[in-house]
Amino acid sequence: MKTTYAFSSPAKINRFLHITNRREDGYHELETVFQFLDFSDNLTFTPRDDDQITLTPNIPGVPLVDNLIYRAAQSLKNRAPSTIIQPLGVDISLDKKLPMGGGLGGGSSNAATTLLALNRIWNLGFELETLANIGLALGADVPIFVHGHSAFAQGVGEIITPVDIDCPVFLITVPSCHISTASIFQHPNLPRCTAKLTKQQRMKMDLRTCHNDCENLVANLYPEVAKLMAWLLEYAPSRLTGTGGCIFSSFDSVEEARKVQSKLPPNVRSFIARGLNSSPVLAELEQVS
Ligand SMILES: C[C@](O)(CO)[C@H](O)COP(=O)(O)OP(=O)(O)OC[C@H]1O[C@@H](n2ccc(N)nc2=O)[C@H](O)[C@@H]1O
Ligand SMILES: Nc1ncnc2c1ncn2[C@@H]1O[C@H](COP(=O)(O)OP(=O)(O)OP(=O)(O)O)[C@@H](O)[C@H]1O
Repeated sequence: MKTTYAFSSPAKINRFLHITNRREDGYHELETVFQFLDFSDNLTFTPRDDDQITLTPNIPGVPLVDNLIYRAAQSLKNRAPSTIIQPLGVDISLDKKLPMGGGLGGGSSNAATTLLALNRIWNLGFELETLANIGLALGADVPIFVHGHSAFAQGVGEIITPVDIDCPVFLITVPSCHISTASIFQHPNLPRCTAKLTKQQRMKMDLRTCHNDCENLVANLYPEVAKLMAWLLEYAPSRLTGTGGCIFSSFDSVEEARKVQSKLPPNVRSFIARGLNSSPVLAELEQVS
């Protein structure tokens, strides 16, 4: 009887996102605070007797070789120490709940969960830092999911300082438009020179005085996002996550969030989730001996 291991793959939000510089290689330097949500995709891993890696079901429009779960598993396998003699094969299943391309980091989160889970299941013994480095080649947000704690991030997101922040209840709204991260970062009208936070501001970390540099551009390009944002701001503090288009609105209680959710225009997808300072994957890893 084979063991199947179940792991979560949580969403993240960027509580703020300042763009401070554009590097020579075209990538942007950011300052952001990441927070996880108690809303996740579910992944299972069943080790195989051979060295095949399978993934079901397929994500429509994403070939297997491009799927970040498959790529993460392959990257890890390619780096396995030569002392490992057991076959490194696994059947992976994905229960996708996170909206894709909405700034909730689903692909990066899937990759990070895969790296963490297979490192443990295959007994590879890599340190978190090594997994984070392997993950960075897959996506800028993977390291934060590997480390698994709310964090202030700099660089392209890989220079990470863990922080403990408030954990409100969020109403997350999901506009129907798919926004490509690359297209926002390449846009000539994106503000790219927000001043870096001073040491004093970082100590205080008052999230209300920060903003998301992508927000005005995304609102201009996608009137649906602008309309939704204006509607939400009537009820609660609301901000874009990542390069959008999901918006998070903060509340003190689930009841208050539900009240506003019930008034949303009928075509707007939404869910309610609480902010977390720790990724649920950390506790799940403890369960694997
Ligand atoms: C904006 C954030 O959502 C904040 O959490 C992330 O940094 C985006 O991370 P991601 O979706 O994993 O993005 P990647 O797949 O690494 O990059 C997609 C594309 O966005 C641009 N990109 C991304 C991150 C970054 N710091 N600067 C960039 O200019 C690059 O053109 C890149 O080709
Ligand atoms: N396992 C995966 N889950 C989701 N998307 C994936 C996966 N593998 C590859 N992708 C590709 O990555 C794209 C971005 O998906 P994702 O859900 O990570 O976007 P996002 O939430 O906007 O990310 P971010 O916040 O990091 O910008 C998808 O449109 C898809 O083409």
